[in-house]
Amino acid sequence: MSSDSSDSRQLLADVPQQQEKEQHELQVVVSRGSGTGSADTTPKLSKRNSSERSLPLRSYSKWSPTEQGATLVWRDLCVYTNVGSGRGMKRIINNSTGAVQPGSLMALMGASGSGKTTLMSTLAYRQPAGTVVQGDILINGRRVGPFMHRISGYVYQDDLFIGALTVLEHLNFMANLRLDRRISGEERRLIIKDLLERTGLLSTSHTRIGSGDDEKVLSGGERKRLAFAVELLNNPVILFCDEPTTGLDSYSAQQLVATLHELAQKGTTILCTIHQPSSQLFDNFNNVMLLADGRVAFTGSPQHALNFFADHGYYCPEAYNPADFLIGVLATDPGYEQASQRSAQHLCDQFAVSSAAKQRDMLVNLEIHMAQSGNYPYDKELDSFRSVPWYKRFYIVWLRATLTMLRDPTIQWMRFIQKMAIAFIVGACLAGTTELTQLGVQAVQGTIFIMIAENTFHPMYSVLNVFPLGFPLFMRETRSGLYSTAHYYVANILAMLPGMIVEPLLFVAITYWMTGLRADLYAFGITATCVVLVLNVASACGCFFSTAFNSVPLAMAYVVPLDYIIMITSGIFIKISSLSVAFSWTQFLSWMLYANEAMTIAQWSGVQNITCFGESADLPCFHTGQDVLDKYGFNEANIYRNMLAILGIYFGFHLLGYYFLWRRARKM
Ligand SMILES: Nc1ncnc2c1ncn2[C@@H]1O[C@H](COP(=O)(O)OP(=O)(O)OP(=O)(O)O)[C@@H](O)[C@H]1O
Repeated sequence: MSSDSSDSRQLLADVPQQQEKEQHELQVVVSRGSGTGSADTTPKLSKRNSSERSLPLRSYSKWSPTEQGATLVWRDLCVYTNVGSGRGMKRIINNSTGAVQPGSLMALMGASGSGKTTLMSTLAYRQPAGTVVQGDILINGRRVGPFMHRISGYVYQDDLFIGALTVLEHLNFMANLRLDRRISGEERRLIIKDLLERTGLLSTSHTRIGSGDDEKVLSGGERKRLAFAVELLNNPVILFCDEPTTGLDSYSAQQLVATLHELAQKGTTILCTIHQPSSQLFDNFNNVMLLADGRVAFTGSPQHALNFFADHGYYCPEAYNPADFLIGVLATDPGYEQASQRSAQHLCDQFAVSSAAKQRDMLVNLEIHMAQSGNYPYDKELDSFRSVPWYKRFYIVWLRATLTMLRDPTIQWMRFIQKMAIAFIVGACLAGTTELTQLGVQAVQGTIFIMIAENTFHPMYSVLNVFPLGFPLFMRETRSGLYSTAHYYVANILAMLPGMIVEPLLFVAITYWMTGLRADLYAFGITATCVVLVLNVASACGCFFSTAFNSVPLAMAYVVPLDYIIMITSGIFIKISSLSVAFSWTQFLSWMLYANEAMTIAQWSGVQNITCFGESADLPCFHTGQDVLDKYGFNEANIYRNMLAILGIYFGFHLLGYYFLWRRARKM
């Protein structure tokens, strides 16, 4: 073992350029957060979360990327994706082998569609569900697994944030979810302050992130820096960045890459896909991997890449951007597709048998050999992490959902104001009509129907976009292990709940008294409870449709026919006993029927003195409340059973909603 280790050190010393300089730099302890206050008065960052990383020479006797830096190697890696509907699997990465070491800033380059994102997400253990991976990927000799989410950071090409939050709130939420539970509040505060300083976001810490084009508050560069700050929270030993400079102006891009360079010098291993960097930007990378159609066309230093291309007849003109040149050689020329693909493949073949490839293979094989003969009996580093308990995670997700809801006027306030306006209109139109007369019976039943319908259709449609809108962020966060589908689903429902109780209560209070329904506390209580239940069950139904279908229009296409069934069986339009046998089962799903029966009973139970039309014995007449109940086929004994039935449907829809969200999350 020891001789192997010394060989390996020799090998590591030979492999890519600047090794001696890097080894020296890696010994240097660089302090995270200079300027976080006096050592005497301010709590210090714990070692676990300090970016101080003194990297000794790699020892194979233990697995410890935090102490030794992360060496990522992969061998004969093939990645396939399912192209769906019987078309089988498509190979995206073809026999890729490579290595990236601590202190390295590697650029993953290639033409669009060459497989950069696929390779990087696979190496980071963040490949989409349904992807088949063959080959070895090891980090310090350990096969990559879910632990990668804990020790690595991944900056996505597209930043996803909740626009209603401020920069500081977002970082706080993320720190609470991602950091070890034993890190004190004060330490978290220091970590966040330090990151804000390092990413230049201190002055925007109380600025809303913003979303969409019209209310965008943070600039593109600031959003990107915030994404970096989040990924740096847990001081990752390896950082993956997917096209971090895309969409940034040259100055911001330069600053960002300089930050990456600085991080790499402190010992972080960094792998970065990048599109056509300027020469100045490209100079920051000490390693490059070029891909062509999923194959490796070169890996090594940028200068060696130019030499290798020159050796095969591709000379980079003076004053030409080397990155543009390298990508240009490998890209497919429109009109000359076959010829350009052939020449790119030829370069890949040549590289596979080159001395640079052999040197790379030696390092990779050594790592894999050491891993096979190595022994990591006790994974102290991974075992020592204590994640946030489930109830705290739930609280954090709920708090974030509640804040988002309160701050988004389109979700809560506009809906609320509209609802109150409708309550006043209904009240004003029907005021004084609900007397104990034959016409009053119709008016009471009409009022009940309006109360139910208003609290069914609109709430149902208004939640249809809640889950589709948040789905991309939910997917990203849940796959990083920040919280579970159950956390997310229940937290969102509970965040909506207060509004879903207050809103129908106010609606009932206004319409009930304005229309002059039965002046009885019990009748009012039953009516209010039923309306609250109706709004909640309708929203639960909307949640179910929003998780079951990929888009709001598709969900609408299915939900509208269901609405008709629920409405037809509400007991207003047809006596339930006269429904055809084929459709009579639908009444059991109809919360409108259950609510209508309970609210009708509350209005008419025990009423004795309904006035008839004139004296004519020929005209039908309801003399008592029981006559009204009989007309609709309602039974006084069902009042509480109806409310329980609505509650049952409510939980049924939410269970289905949760199931479909879980299923979709598993498939992505
Ligand atoms: N789920 C998928 N189904 C089918 N094809 C896919 C899938 N994912 C990726 N591909 C294909 O694999 C190839 C590589 O995709 P990838 O996103 O990794 O390329 P890239 O080099 O990152 O491209 P870009 O620079 O444009 O982002 C592309 O041709 C893409 O169309």
